[in-house]
Amino acid sequence: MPVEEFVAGWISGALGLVLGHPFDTVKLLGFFKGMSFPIASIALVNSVLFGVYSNSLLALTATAHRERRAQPPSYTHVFIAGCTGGFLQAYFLAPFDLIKVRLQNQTEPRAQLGGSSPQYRGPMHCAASIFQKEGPRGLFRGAWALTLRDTPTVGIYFVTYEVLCRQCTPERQNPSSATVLVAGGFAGITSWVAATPLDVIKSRMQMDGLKRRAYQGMLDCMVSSVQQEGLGVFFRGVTINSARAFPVNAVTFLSYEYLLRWWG
Ligand SMILES: C[N+](C)(C)CCCC[C@H](N)C(=O)O
Repeated sequence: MPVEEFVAGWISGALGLVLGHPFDTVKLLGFFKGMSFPIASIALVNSVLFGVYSNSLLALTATAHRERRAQPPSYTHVFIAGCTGGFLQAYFLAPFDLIKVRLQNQTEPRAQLGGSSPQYRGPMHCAASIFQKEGPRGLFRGAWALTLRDTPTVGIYFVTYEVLCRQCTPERQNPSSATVLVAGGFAGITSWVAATPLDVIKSRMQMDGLKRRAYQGMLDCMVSSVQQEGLGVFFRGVTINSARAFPVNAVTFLSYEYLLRWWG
């Protein structure tokens, strides 16, 4: 199984993340609050995403990465390989994403005199206390919503990238850096717009039981969110998600493409 794609996914995910982190946190306090944990986790998750995508495409089309410009895969194959990558990475992402959401929602001032100390002292402490209170399954709270969010939308992500690259590139040639940046950026925006409704539900499931009432399940969470806040609830954060998605995915795809070209 070719491993370059996993390694390239690892490095490119980390680079994309550095750019995206301020956007992830801007709704809250502290721009670069807790950067090392997301870098390590997104690098791993992105390596699963790109590695599984590329190897699924290899299984479907029998063409390796370096032959793909000469023999482009069909968009159906790109979509199926993307969905496979999205499905598998969701399981790696789930515990890290849960910890991120729990920590980022913890906005009490740190050491206010007389104030209560924060519930979680950092990512490791957060993971350990979830594990202690709820067992290993607790770390996968919201994982179903995450899987539903990511399976089709990662398919959309890779199809958008491929369509835009092919539109702007003469046949059999590699796309230029500008094309890769723009196609990667728009792939990020398109997939995030599609992912936002389930992203809202996913985050609510992950925060469930801490402060607010417990939802019965994902459907109950959807229904009561719509009842209380209207259909607009599904577009919460769509602007910030898109603003973050462009630079993150432009850099992720650029570094991924270049690392693979560089390794031949
Ligand atoms: C499928 N969905 C849109 C959720 C994410 C796809 C892009 C993944 C990238 N690491 C990022 O964080 O933007």
